[in-house]
Amino acid sequence: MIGRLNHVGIAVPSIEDAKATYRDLYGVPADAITETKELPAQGVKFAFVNLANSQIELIEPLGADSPINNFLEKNPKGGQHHVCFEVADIYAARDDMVVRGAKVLNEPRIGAHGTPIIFVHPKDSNGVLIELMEMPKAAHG
Ligand SMILES: CC[C@H](C(=O)O)C(=O)SCCNC(=O)CCNC(=O)[C@H](O)C(C)(C)COP(=O)(O)OP(=O)(O)OC[C@H]1O[C@@H](n2cnc3c(N)ncnc32)[C@H](O)[C@@H]1OP(=O)(O)O
Ligand SMILES: [Co+2]
Repeated sequence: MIGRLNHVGIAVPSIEDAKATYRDLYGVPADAITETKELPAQGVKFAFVNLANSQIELIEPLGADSPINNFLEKNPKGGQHHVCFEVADIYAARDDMVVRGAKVLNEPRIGAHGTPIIFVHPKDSNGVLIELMEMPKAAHG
């Protein structure tokens, strides 16, 4: 069963330009916007815009095989890419999705928050790419 909304992923051609949008247009304090980091294993650069109750995850392609290259070809100015929900146990969540007939796109692998993630195909979720992310055990109180 999914838990909290963790982040909304927005694919952009330039993370630096997108950071300026949140800072200058929406007034997000600079210290609420993280440094840009690279995650070669996932083919993206990423940065977070930290909000009171969630995060915007800005992602930019890293490498020719980036899984978001196609998306940006279709949406050259960028766009809402995925929604991420928290789960207690990513393997149990993965198995649950498979049993319920969803197309799980990858084996659990470490994402931007340093915990394992999976993705479920958009066709299973009303056209929205869903990411499930395991929360550190301590986070469950
Ligand atoms: C650093 C990790 C970070 C984190 O939070 O930890 C991230 O979130 S990284 C996020 C980037 N990684 C991924 O997205 C991995 C999972 N994604 C995939 O496996 C692919 O992107 C996939 C399968 C969703 C789409 O692959 P591709 O673009 O090559 O396929 P198509 O262009 O043929 O699209 C197939 C079909 O799906 C629709 N589509 C594609 N992307 C999206 C999307 N983001 N949201 C909604 N729908 C999407 C596309 O329009 C096609 O639809 P159709 O009706 O068949 O034309
Ligand atoms: Co994400």
